[in-house]
Amino acid sequence: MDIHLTRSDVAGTARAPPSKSYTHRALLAAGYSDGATVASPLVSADTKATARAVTAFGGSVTPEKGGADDLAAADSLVVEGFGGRPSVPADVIDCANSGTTTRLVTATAALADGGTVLTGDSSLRSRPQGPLLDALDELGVRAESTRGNGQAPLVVFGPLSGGDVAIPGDVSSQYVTALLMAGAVTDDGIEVSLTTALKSAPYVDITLELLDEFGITADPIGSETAAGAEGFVVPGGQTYAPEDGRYEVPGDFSSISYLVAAGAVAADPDDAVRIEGARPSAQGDAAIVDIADRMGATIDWDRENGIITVERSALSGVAVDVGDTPDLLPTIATLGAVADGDTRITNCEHVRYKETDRVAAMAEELEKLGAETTEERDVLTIHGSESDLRGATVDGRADHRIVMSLAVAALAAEGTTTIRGGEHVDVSFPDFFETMAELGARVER
Ligand SMILES: O=C(O)C1=C[C@@H](OP(=O)(O)O)[C@@H](O)[C@H](O)C1
Ligand SMILES: C=C(OP(=O)(O)O)C(=O)O
Repeated sequence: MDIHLTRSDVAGTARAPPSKSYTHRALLAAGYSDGATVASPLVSADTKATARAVTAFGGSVTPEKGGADDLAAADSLVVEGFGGRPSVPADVIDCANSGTTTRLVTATAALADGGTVLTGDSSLRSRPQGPLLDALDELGVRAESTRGNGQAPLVVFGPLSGGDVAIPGDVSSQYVTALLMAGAVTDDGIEVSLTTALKSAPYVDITLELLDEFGITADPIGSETAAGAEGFVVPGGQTYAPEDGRYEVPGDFSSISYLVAAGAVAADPDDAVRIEGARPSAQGDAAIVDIADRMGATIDWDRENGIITVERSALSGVAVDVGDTPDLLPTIATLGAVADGDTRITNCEHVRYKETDRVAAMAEELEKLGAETTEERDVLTIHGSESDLRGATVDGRADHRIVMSLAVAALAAEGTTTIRGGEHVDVSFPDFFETMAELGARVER
């Protein structure tokens, strides 16, 4: 779907969608339990893939109230769990576009006493799974890529009883999350040691926080938090059970980043953008507030009430290390294209292993809008002073974050921008364009 977005001012209040990362984990944790309710879930293409997997292993996911099949309309989802003992799925599991589903569910599959096949769309089938397959292999599970290239389709034959395993930390933190979540219900538990420093570490903190809320003990080794940990340990034989049988998903800071950026580059000069649902949690992407502030945005975060207010301001380029916050790269690149001076985004090689190579995608697509960029393997520099944004046709690369970041750039670009593949926002922020239109963006589809 083509989206046409004409330069506009935005203002008013928007609500952050619920967190994709927490929703995936909550649905799967509820699957590992004897049953639990997930309140305020994100219902999107990616989280539906995790719900399908929970069902494939013998659980079920249904709306608490309302139409039996309309998950999207539900305020809460009731999950019947498979009690730590997944059945062998009757069919292939389609993980669609979701890396999180693929990694987390590969480890669930390892617990089943039989074979599971996992696949997904062409983007998913190009992403790296090799280190997780090798780790499962080291733990005595047959786990293979059908093409022998470390990519899906994957075939996994359990069962897994636990043990000690080594894994690199610089490809995806989701391998660690997968092993910790499954490890809790193995007989022997799992101790993971990292062979290289962990990137995207806050996502493992999200996992540890959620596991704790489901009554599961799991800890970093040699550090209080995932950053700086030498590894992680989860004892086996544990039972997933959230307090009162219910878990509430917080707002999503990766999604909030587009609303913050929209306010910083295009808020009505006499008004502001207000974002609700921004309560503190373990999400590393809350760093967007500090990054926007460092760039010169007038931004306030009322943590207690979960409200961020951002006004349009003159922005200046900054240096940002995205080792912990890969999903912010597209948003920061857009802010850099509007700012004065250079924005240097460092430590970003792992951002190339996402739905698309996001470093190359942002460099190339922002150039179509008139930005000057320099791309290196691990660094993306946006030369804001040399950038003069004007509408053009850009390709969202079938990647939700590229689409949303280009939409924010379009708010500040002269004339009209056409974004190809606007429908891909359904992966993490299904109402993104409606939200932008409500804030005053001139959007046509
Ligand atoms: O665990 C998670 O919920 C995620 C971890 C990150 O991936 P990597 O750990 O692969 O960098 C992040 O990019 C992704 O959007 C969500
Ligand atoms: C990379 C992302 O998700 P996943 O790894 O689950 O596909 C994302 O949402 O930006």
